[in-house]
Amino acid sequence: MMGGTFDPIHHGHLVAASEVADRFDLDEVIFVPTGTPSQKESSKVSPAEDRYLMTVIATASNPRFSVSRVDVDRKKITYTVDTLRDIRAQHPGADLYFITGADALASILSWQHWEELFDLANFVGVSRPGYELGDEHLADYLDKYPPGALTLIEIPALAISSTDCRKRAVENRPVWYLVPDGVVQYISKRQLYGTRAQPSSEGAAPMSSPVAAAVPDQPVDDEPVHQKPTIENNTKGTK
Ligand SMILES: Nc1ncnc2c1ncn2[C@@H]1O[C@H](COP(=O)(O)OP(=O)(O)OP(=O)(O)O)[C@@H](O)[C@H]1O
Ligand SMILES: O=C(O)c1ccc[n+]([C@@H]2O[C@H](COP(=O)([O-])O)[C@@H](O)[C@H]2O)c1
Repeated sequence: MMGGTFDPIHHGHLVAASEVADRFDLDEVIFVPTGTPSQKESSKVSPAEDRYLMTVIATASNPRFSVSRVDVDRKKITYTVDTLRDIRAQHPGADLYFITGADALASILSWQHWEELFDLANFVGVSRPGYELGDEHLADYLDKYPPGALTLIEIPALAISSTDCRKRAVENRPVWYLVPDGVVQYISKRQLYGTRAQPSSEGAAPMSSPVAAAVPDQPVDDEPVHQKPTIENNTKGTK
Protein backbone atom coordinates (compact mmCIF):
# COMPACT_ATOMS: atom_id res chain seq x y z
CA MET A 1 0.00 0.00 0.00
CA MET A 2 1.03 3.58 -0.55
CA GLY A 3 -0.37 6.44 1.51
CA GLY A 4 -0.28 10.01 0.33
CA THR A 5 -2.09 13.29 0.09
CA PHE A 6 -2.01 12.88 -3.71
CA ASP A 7 -2.83 16.55 -4.35
CA PRO A 8 -2.50 15.69 -7.21
CA ILE A 9 -1.24 12.14 -7.75
CA HIS A 10 1.69 12.19 -10.22
CA HIS A 11 3.97 9.80 -12.08
CA GLY A 12 6.51 9.81 -9.21
CA HIS A 13 3.90 8.07 -7.05
CA LEU A 14 2.95 5.62 -9.81
CA VAL A 15 6.53 4.66 -10.64
CA ALA A 16 7.31 4.13 -6.95
CA ALA A 17 4.31 1.82 -6.57
CA SER A 18 5.08 -0.07 -9.76
CA GLU A 19 8.74 -0.57 -8.82
CA VAL A 20 7.96 -1.83 -5.32
CA ALA A 21 5.25 -4.16 -6.69
CA ASP A 22 7.80 -5.61 -9.10
CA ARG A 23 10.67 -5.97 -6.59
CA PHE A 24 8.51 -7.58 -3.89
CA ASP A 25 6.22 -9.46 -6.27
CA LEU A 26 3.15 -7.87 -4.70
CA ASP A 27 -0.32 -9.03 -5.73
CA GLU A 28 -1.80 -5.57 -5.37
CA VAL A 29 -0.86 -2.00 -4.51
CA ILE A 30 -3.54 -0.15 -2.59
CA PHE A 31 -3.27 3.63 -2.83
CA VAL A 32 -4.65 5.30 0.29
CA PRO A 33 -5.35 9.03 -0.08
CA THR A 34 -5.28 10.82 3.26
CA GLY A 35 -8.48 12.24 4.72
CA THR A 36 -7.08 15.18 6.66
CA PRO A 37 -3.29 14.85 6.53
CA SER A 38 -1.68 15.42 9.94
CA GLN A 39 1.40 17.32 8.81
CA LYS A 40 0.04 19.46 5.97
CA GLU A 41 -1.84 22.69 6.44
CA SER A 42 -5.42 21.46 5.97
CA SER A 43 -6.73 24.77 4.56
CA LYS A 44 -4.31 24.38 1.65
CA VAL A 45 -5.22 20.79 0.78
CA SER A 46 -7.84 20.04 -1.90
CA PRO A 47 -11.05 18.27 -0.86
CA ALA A 48 -10.51 14.61 -0.04
CA GLU A 49 -13.07 13.51 -2.65
CA ASP A 50 -11.16 15.29 -5.42
CA ARG A 51 -7.88 13.71 -4.32
CA TYR A 52 -9.57 10.32 -4.05
CA LEU A 53 -11.07 10.61 -7.56
CA MET A 54 -7.78 11.73 -9.11
CA THR A 55 -6.17 8.68 -7.52
CA VAL A 56 -8.87 6.42 -8.99
CA ILE A 57 -8.42 7.98 -12.43
CA ALA A 58 -4.62 7.64 -12.28
CA THR A 59 -4.65 4.00 -11.25
CA ALA A 60 -7.69 2.75 -13.22
CA SER A 61 -5.78 1.17 -16.09
CA ASN A 62 -3.52 -0.99 -13.89
CA PRO A 63 -5.22 -4.22 -12.76
CA ARG A 64 -2.81 -4.49 -9.82
CA PHE A 65 -3.59 -0.99 -8.50
CA SER A 66 -6.59 -0.14 -6.36
CA VAL A 67 -7.65 2.76 -4.13
CA SER A 68 -8.92 2.58 -0.58
CA ARG A 69 -11.27 5.04 1.09
CA VAL A 70 -10.32 4.09 4.66
CA ASP A 71 -8.60 7.39 5.42
CA VAL A 72 -11.05 9.56 3.44
CA ASP A 73 -14.00 7.99 5.25
CA ARG A 74 -12.51 8.14 8.76
CA LYS A 75 -13.42 11.84 9.01
CA LYS A 76 -10.58 12.69 11.34
CA ILE A 77 -6.90 13.40 11.06
CA THR A 78 -5.13 10.64 9.16
CA TYR A 79 -2.48 8.69 11.04
CA THR A 80 -0.74 5.79 9.37
CA VAL A 81 -1.16 3.62 12.44
CA ASP A 82 -4.96 3.79 11.87
CA THR A 83 -4.56 3.22 8.13
CA LEU A 84 -2.53 0.08 8.73
CA ARG A 85 -4.95 -1.27 11.34
CA ASP A 86 -7.91 -0.76 8.98
CA ILE A 87 -6.20 -2.28 5.95
CA ARG A 88 -5.08 -5.26 8.06
CA ALA A 89 -8.63 -5.78 9.25
CA GLN A 90 -9.81 -5.80 5.62
CA HIS A 91 -7.03 -8.17 4.48
CA PRO A 92 -6.51 -10.62 7.33
CA GLY A 93 -3.39 -12.72 6.88
CA ALA A 94 -1.96 -10.56 4.08
CA ASP A 95 1.71 -9.60 4.23
CA LEU A 96 1.49 -5.80 4.10
CA TYR A 97 4.11 -3.43 2.70
CA PHE A 98 3.90 0.32 3.24
CA ILE A 99 5.66 2.39 0.57
CA THR A 100 7.19 5.74 1.56
CA GLY A 101 9.40 8.18 -0.28
CA ALA A 102 12.73 9.24 1.22
CA ASP A 103 11.26 12.51 2.52
CA ALA A 104 8.38 10.82 4.33
CA LEU A 105 10.69 8.17 5.76
CA ALA A 106 12.97 10.87 7.16
CA SER A 107 10.10 12.20 9.31
CA ILE A 108 8.71 8.86 10.46
CA LEU A 109 9.87 9.32 14.06
CA SER A 110 7.37 12.20 14.29
CA TRP A 111 4.43 10.02 13.22
CA GLN A 112 1.76 9.06 15.72
CA HIS A 113 2.63 5.80 17.58
CA TRP A 114 5.44 5.29 15.13
CA GLU A 115 6.96 2.48 17.23
CA GLU A 116 3.90 0.31 16.41
CA LEU A 117 4.16 0.82 12.67
CA PHE A 118 6.86 -1.77 12.00
CA ASP A 119 4.75 -4.44 13.71
CA LEU A 120 1.84 -3.70 11.40
CA ALA A 121 3.63 -3.73 8.03
CA ASN A 122 6.96 -4.07 6.29
CA PHE A 123 8.17 -0.62 5.29
CA VAL A 124 9.79 0.14 1.94
CA GLY A 125 11.63 3.45 1.60
CA VAL A 126 12.14 4.54 -2.00
CA SER A 127 14.63 7.06 -3.36
CA ARG A 128 13.39 10.49 -4.38
CA PRO A 129 15.41 13.23 -6.10
CA GLY A 130 16.49 15.91 -3.62
CA TYR A 131 16.24 13.70 -0.53
CA GLU A 132 18.74 11.42 1.15
CA LEU A 133 17.44 7.85 1.42
CA GLY A 134 18.61 6.50 4.78
CA ASP A 135 17.62 4.72 7.95
CA GLU A 136 20.32 6.01 10.30
CA HIS A 137 17.69 7.86 12.32
CA LEU A 138 16.00 4.50 12.92
CA ALA A 139 19.15 2.53 13.65
CA ASP A 140 18.54 2.42 17.41
CA TYR A 141 15.11 0.93 16.93
CA LEU A 142 15.15 -1.32 13.87
CA ASP A 143 16.96 -4.23 15.52
CA LYS A 144 13.90 -4.68 17.75
CA TYR A 145 11.95 -5.68 14.64
CA PRO A 146 12.35 -8.71 12.36
CA PRO A 147 14.79 -8.40 9.44
CA GLY A 148 13.01 -6.83 6.49
CA ALA A 149 10.96 -4.47 8.67
CA LEU A 150 12.42 -1.68 6.52
CA THR A 151 13.98 -2.05 3.08
CA LEU A 152 15.46 0.85 1.15
CA ILE A 153 15.37 0.70 -2.64
CA GLU A 154 16.55 2.89 -5.47
CA ILE A 155 13.91 3.59 -8.09
CA PRO A 156 14.09 5.55 -11.37
CA ALA A 157 14.42 9.20 -10.38
CA LEU A 158 11.45 11.38 -11.20
CA ALA A 159 11.85 14.94 -9.92
CA ILE A 160 8.10 15.49 -9.73
CA SER A 161 6.21 16.81 -6.71
CA SER A 162 2.56 17.63 -6.14
CA THR A 163 3.69 21.09 -4.98
CA ASP A 164 5.30 21.77 -8.35
CA CYS A 165 2.25 20.39 -10.23
CA ARG A 166 -0.05 22.72 -8.26
CA LYS A 167 2.23 25.68 -8.91
CA ARG A 168 2.28 24.92 -12.63
CA ALA A 169 -1.51 24.65 -12.74
CA VAL A 170 -1.86 28.02 -10.98
CA GLU A 171 0.50 29.58 -13.52
CA ASN A 172 -1.22 27.85 -16.45
CA ARG A 173 2.00 26.03 -17.28
CA PRO A 174 1.85 22.39 -18.45
CA VAL A 175 1.35 19.50 -16.07
CA TRP A 176 0.95 17.12 -19.01
CA TYR A 177 3.26 14.10 -18.69
CA LEU A 178 3.96 14.86 -15.02
CA VAL A 179 0.53 13.48 -14.08
CA PRO A 180 -1.68 11.04 -16.06
CA ASP A 181 -3.77 12.66 -18.80
CA GLY A 182 -7.05 12.01 -16.99
CA VAL A 183 -5.71 13.86 -13.95
CA VAL A 184 -4.82 16.92 -16.08
CA GLN A 185 -8.37 16.92 -17.36
CA TYR A 186 -9.86 16.42 -13.91
CA ILE A 187 -7.86 19.36 -12.52
CA SER A 188 -9.22 21.53 -15.31
CA LYS A 189 -12.80 20.29 -15.04
CA ARG A 190 -12.94 20.85 -11.27
CA GLN A 191 -10.89 24.06 -11.47
CA LEU A 192 -8.50 22.83 -8.82
CA TYR A 193 -5.49 25.01 -8.00
CA GLY A 194 -7.09 28.10 -9.51
CA THR A 195 -7.28 26.70 -13.05
CA ARG A 196 -10.02 27.88 -15.39
CA ALA A 197 -12.41 25.28 -16.81
CA GLN A 198 -12.85 25.13 -20.58
CA PRO A 199 -16.33 26.18 -21.78
CA SER A 200 -16.91 22.83 -23.51
CA SER A 201 -15.20 19.47 -23.42
CA GLU A 202 -15.84 19.08 -27.18
CA GLY A 203 -12.33 19.14 -28.54
CA ALA A 204 -11.19 21.65 -25.96
CA ALA A 205 -7.68 21.14 -24.68
CA PRO A 206 -7.78 21.73 -20.95
CA MET A 207 -5.24 24.03 -19.33
CA SER A 208 -2.01 24.32 -21.22
CA SER A 209 -2.59 21.66 -23.88
CA PRO A 210 0.17 19.24 -24.87
CA VAL A 211 0.03 20.55 -28.44
CA ALA A 212 0.32 24.17 -27.43
CA ALA A 213 2.91 23.38 -24.82
CA ALA A 214 5.18 21.35 -27.07
CA VAL A 215 4.97 23.62 -30.12
CA PRO A 216 4.07 27.05 -28.76
CA ASP A 217 4.57 28.89 -32.06
CA GLN A 218 2.40 26.57 -34.13
CA PRO A 219 -1.33 27.07 -34.76
CA VAL A 220 -3.41 24.62 -32.76
CA ASP A 221 -6.76 25.10 -34.52
CA ASP A 222 -8.09 23.01 -37.44
CA GLU A 223 -5.84 24.69 -40.02
CA PRO A 224 -3.37 21.94 -41.01
CA VAL A 225 0.21 22.97 -41.67
CA HIS A 226 1.19 21.45 -45.06
CA GLN A 227 4.88 21.91 -44.74
CA LYS A 228 7.47 19.23 -45.18
CA PRO A 229 9.39 19.18 -41.91
CA THR A 230 12.98 20.24 -42.25
CA ILE A 231 15.61 20.61 -39.59
CA GLU A 232 15.20 24.40 -39.81
CA ASN A 233 11.41 24.15 -39.46
CA ASN A 234 11.67 21.72 -36.60
CA THR A 235 13.94 23.88 -34.55
CA LYS A 236 11.68 26.90 -34.83
CA GLY A 237 8.93 26.13 -32.40
CA THR A 238 10.29 23.17 -30.50
CA LYS A 239 12.43 22.85 -27.44
N1 LIG B 1 8.82 11.84 -7.16
C1 LIG B 1 8.71 10.94 -6.16
N2 LIG B 1 9.53 9.87 -6.09
C2 LIG B 1 9.42 8.98 -5.06
N3 LIG B 1 8.51 9.06 -4.06
C3 LIG B 1 7.65 10.10 -4.08
C4 LIG B 1 7.71 11.09 -5.12
N4 LIG B 1 6.74 12.01 -4.88
C5 LIG B 1 6.13 11.64 -3.74
N5 LIG B 1 6.65 10.49 -3.26
C6 LIG B 1 6.23 9.78 -2.05
O1 LIG B 1 4.84 9.51 -2.18
C7 LIG B 1 4.19 9.60 -0.91
C8 LIG B 1 3.01 10.57 -0.98
O2 LIG B 1 3.53 11.84 -1.28
P1 LIG B 1 2.64 13.16 -1.42
O3 LIG B 1 1.24 12.80 -1.80
O4 LIG B 1 2.84 14.01 -0.23
O5 LIG B 1 3.31 13.81 -2.72
P2 LIG B 1 4.35 15.02 -2.79
O6 LIG B 1 4.75 15.15 -4.22
O7 LIG B 1 5.44 14.82 -1.79
O8 LIG B 1 3.39 16.22 -2.34
P3 LIG B 1 3.72 17.72 -1.86
O9 LIG B 1 4.66 18.32 -2.87
O10 LIG B 1 2.36 18.36 -1.83
O11 LIG B 1 4.34 17.59 -0.49
C9 LIG B 1 5.26 10.02 0.09
O12 LIG B 1 5.76 8.84 0.71
C10 LIG B 1 6.33 10.64 -0.79
O13 LIG B 1 7.60 10.54 -0.21
O1 LIG C 1 0.87 8.86 11.08
C1 LIG C 1 1.36 10.01 11.06
O2 LIG C 1 1.52 10.68 12.09
C2 LIG C 1 1.81 10.57 9.71
C3 LIG C 1 2.40 11.82 9.61
C4 LIG C 1 2.77 12.30 8.34
C5 LIG C 1 2.53 11.51 7.21
N1 LIG C 1 1.96 10.29 7.39
C6 LIG C 1 1.65 9.46 6.21
O3 LIG C 1 2.69 9.49 5.25
C7 LIG C 1 2.12 9.36 3.94
C8 LIG C 1 2.62 10.52 3.09
O4 LIG C 1 2.11 11.70 3.68
P1 LIG C 1 2.15 13.11 2.93
O5 LIG C 1 1.59 14.05 3.95
O6 LIG C 1 3.60 13.34 2.60
O7 LIG C 1 1.30 12.97 1.71
C9 LIG C 1 0.59 9.35 4.14
O8 LIG C 1 0.15 8.02 4.13
C10 LIG C 1 0.42 9.97 5.50
O9 LIG C 1 -0.74 9.54 6.20
C11 LIG C 1 1.60 9.82 8.58
